[in-house]
Amino acid sequence: MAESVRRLLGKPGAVDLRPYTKLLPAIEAEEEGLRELSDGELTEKAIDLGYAELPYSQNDLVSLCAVGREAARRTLDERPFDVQLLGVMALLDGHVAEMATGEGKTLAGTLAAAGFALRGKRVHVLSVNDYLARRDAEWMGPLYAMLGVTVGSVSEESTVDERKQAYGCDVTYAAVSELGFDVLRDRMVTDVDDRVVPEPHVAIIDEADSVLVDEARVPLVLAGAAEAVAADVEMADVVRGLKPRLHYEVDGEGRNVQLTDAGIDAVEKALGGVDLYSEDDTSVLPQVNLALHAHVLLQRDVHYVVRDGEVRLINESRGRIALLQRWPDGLQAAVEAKEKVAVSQTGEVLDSITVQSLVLRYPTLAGMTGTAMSVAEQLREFYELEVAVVPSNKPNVREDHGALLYATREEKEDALVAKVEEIHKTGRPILIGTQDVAESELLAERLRAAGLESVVLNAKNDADEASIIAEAGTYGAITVSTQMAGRGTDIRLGGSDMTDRDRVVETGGLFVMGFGRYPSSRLDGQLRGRAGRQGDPGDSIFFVSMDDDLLVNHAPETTGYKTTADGEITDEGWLAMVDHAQRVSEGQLLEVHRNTWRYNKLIDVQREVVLEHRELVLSSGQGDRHVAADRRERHEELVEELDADEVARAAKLITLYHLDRGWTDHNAFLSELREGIHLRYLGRRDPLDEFNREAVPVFKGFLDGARARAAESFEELEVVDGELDVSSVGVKRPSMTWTYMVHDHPFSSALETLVGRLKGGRGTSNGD
Ligand SMILES: Nc1ncnc2c1ncn2[C@@H]1O[C@H](COP(=O)(O)OP(=O)(O)OP(=O)(O)O)[C@@H](O)[C@H]1O
Repeated sequence: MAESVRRLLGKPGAVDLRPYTKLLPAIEAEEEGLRELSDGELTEKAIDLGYAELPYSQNDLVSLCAVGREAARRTLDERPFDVQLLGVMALLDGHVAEMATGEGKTLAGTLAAAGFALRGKRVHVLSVNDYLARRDAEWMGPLYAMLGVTVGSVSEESTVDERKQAYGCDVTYAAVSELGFDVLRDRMVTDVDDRVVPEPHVAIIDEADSVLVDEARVPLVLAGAAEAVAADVEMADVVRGLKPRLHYEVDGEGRNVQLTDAGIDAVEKALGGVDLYSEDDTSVLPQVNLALHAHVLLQRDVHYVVRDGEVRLINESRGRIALLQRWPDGLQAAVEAKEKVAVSQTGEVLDSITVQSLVLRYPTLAGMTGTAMSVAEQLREFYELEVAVVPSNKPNVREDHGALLYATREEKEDALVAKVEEIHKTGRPILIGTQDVAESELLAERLRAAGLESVVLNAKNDADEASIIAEAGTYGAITVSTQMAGRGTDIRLGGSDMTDRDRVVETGGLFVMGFGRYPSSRLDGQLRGRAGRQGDPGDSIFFVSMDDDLLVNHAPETTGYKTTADGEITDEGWLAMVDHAQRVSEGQLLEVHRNTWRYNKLIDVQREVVLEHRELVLSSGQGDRHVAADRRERHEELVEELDADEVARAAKLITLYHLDRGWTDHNAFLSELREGIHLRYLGRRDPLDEFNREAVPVFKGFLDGARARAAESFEELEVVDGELDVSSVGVKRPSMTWTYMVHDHPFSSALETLVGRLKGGRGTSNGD
């Protein structure tokens, strides 16, 4: 079989592309006939496809692709390649289309979105950030218009009216987080008209692996105003004076830290002779532990950066600043105290939703990414999604070299610098991927010392991301980047305007070097994928050392190897160990994901019950009916004195208040339960069973409790100036709300587990 044909058939284990491939000739034939049509006629043809329901018949699918292709050619001057159409068809069937970097996912996603929209579905195209949401909606606007489909986008700055308008379009582009926050805010409204997000139909997720796997466990949180916690500057000062090993010990993986006896004495003395383990005052020890955690385990420029006087977390999966993310309040304040910056606002969690629950609201899901196959199992397990591996338009000629392994970090660095020197001489552009911000800066310095100037792209300057990355393919450029590596922005050989393309192609194209392998092979693949776009030449290689975190934490053996004079380990067995360590790390990440999901399932079920009930109160007068039944006399009296509508209004507000209040409290209870249970059952019973055993009965009385409290409040309502004054019975909405993402999911991560343990009291090893 010819290679070109085989490439179009698909990969084993993935969706069979043959049914799509066989439609390609028909699409091309139909397309020819469309050339004669006027723009208006082409739009009509598109709209005519809306005559039936989904799914598309084969004939209609052919028409859709032909019309879409012709419209793209006219509006964007880009005629979708066959492989892009395979992507479109896979998306329309609700799959994750794996398409390599630079293959034009944006355009494929657009034709699929239009396809769904033409058949009456509302489509949300979810991007990883506001910038991409806005860019794609604007870029693809003319194409949508020609297909008779309306499009809008939502960003952090959008007003309520702008949001309503954008969500009112057939296709809406939004960052996942922004959509999540809108969903959360909608859950708190007291008037149906204040809601902005319509009922979910279809979501097409860009960078699907990042969103559905890496970020799946990140909860988006809606918080309401409360008092700020006092910054514990004193604690930060006390722990600053402690010495490693003497006063505290860090466990093997750098995930837990614990005071030694000498440390306990030192802290007690520094705090003026308190007893950290006093039964009477248990509030001091958790504070000390939080300060210690902030001081020892969270490193500036690795876990966070300080910018504009604020502590900003670095999103580990993407290496960029996570604008809205923060640690759970106590820890956030402790880090802020450590860095001596103002303590940010804290509040009560009103509600939260994980990215996973957010996207599972959609009856139809589809996604696109450059790296999906390696998480195919997770996509199937958590989302019932299959991966369609769409071949590249031109064969990939990038050369991916095996890893080079060194004994120490210094030797690895020397080897990388030598390689950069050698390659740079030829004018070949080089992109170096690092694990974190601190490393990218050190490496850039090291290169400078060797006379090699580089541009650094990391979480500290992510505003310039698009322009820096766009120039990474320029002749002679050396770019050092953390994992963010400008996903979504093309690296064109010869610079963004490609003027110098031929000269750069001559040199061999972009050379990608990884400074250490990432915790998952998928992240390695993303870095490699920056080179070799659209059949470009390119190379990729990774430099690894035995003291890289990946090996230290996950390799079964780290001693006993032989090295060459420059510290290289060439033995196959040791090289295989690197892959092994990465697989162990991947397994751990999966376990964490699975665990979080199991916990959230129960919470989601309970939340659904509350939301269903809330809906009845909000839109069908359930609150009024209940108080009328529970407090008949008072209800009749008030209806007579005022009027039925006014009474119903107050009953609704009171009922919603008690439901929301109850849910906020229940949420707090569940978080405490999770933390506590993990402590109590560490290593003994399945904590999930225990969690369910305790959480289920507590919820049983939830709705009745809220109803009873609403009835009580109703009884006590006062009439002020001819109106029912709900504030007289304490009914208040939060005076302000704000949103953020928790960096790591409660309970699922070592970090949060630790916070749980800290709250629980003493050390980590005995768990009491
Ligand atoms: N059919 C086409 N013909 C010509 N150019 C195209 C075509 N499709 C896409 N392009 C161009 O290819 C470039 C890459 O497209 P796009 O940004 O959508 O890629 P991507 O697959 O999303 O890559 P990344 O993984 O970097 O996000 C864009 O400049 C786009 O204009």
